[in-house]
Amino acid sequence: MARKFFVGGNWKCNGTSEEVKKIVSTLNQAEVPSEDVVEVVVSPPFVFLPLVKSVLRSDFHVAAQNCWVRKGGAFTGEVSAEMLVNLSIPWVILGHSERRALLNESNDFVGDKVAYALSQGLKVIACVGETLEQRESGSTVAVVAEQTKAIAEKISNWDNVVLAYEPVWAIGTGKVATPAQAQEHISTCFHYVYFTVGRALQNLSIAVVHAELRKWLKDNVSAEVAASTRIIYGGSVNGANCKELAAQPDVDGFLVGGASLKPEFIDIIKSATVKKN
Ligand SMILES: O=C(CO)COP(=O)(O)O
Repeated sequence: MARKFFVGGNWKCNGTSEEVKKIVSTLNQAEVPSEDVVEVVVSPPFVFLPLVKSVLRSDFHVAAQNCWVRKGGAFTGEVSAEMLVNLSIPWVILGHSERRALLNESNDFVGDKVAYALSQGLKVIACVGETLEQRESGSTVAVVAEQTKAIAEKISNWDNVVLAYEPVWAIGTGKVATPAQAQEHISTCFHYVYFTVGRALQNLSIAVVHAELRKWLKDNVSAEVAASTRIIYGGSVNGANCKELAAQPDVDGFLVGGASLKPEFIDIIKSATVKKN
């Protein structure tokens, strides 16, 4: 089964209602590949969800950036999965590294959230990714496998899950480990340290981690789930690097932060056609 290219825009904690309307107006006027080619989902902060949903073109969809782990109730400040369903919000991002790091969301907690959101009928963009320290110590694959395992243990159906690989060191930093960039390190840096860093990056280019995640799904869930689940990449994706990244095997789309607030998000959506060629 072909995996449809997926482009998510995570607006994080940004924007005023005026700015949000401007972004939506730019998106609404854009000529992009059809829904058969690319699935586009934008994720504004909670308070702007109804506004964005009401003005956004009908071939693009919306996602919340989080939801409560269980049924709503006496949980001040939280928003429940039922509320999102009530407002016909189809998607939710869960396990983003900013929440894992800043709000101490554990693997277990994220797994519970994913399971509960799915049980209520939401579709989930589940995020995994290693820190720079973990990457440099060689534990990238073990870390993302552990994060994926915590989700896999709690769910039995992956149809409504998109897995987002977002290395923490690549988020908002302009650093992306494409094979070309890693290769550059090796050819230009003869110092042993740089050589080692270059090799590490090359060995763990995005394509390698995506392939490892797919293999993990095959070995631990099923061949069908591995073949059909979209594994998207997030971390400093922009209008300039999206085509090269989209061409990587096992990269089925993107979760875009900073660039999703800018017109270049349209170029990122268009990079879906790279997969068609
Ligand atoms: O965290 C991200 C998307 O969820 C990525 O953020 P940037 O695209 O700003 O690096």
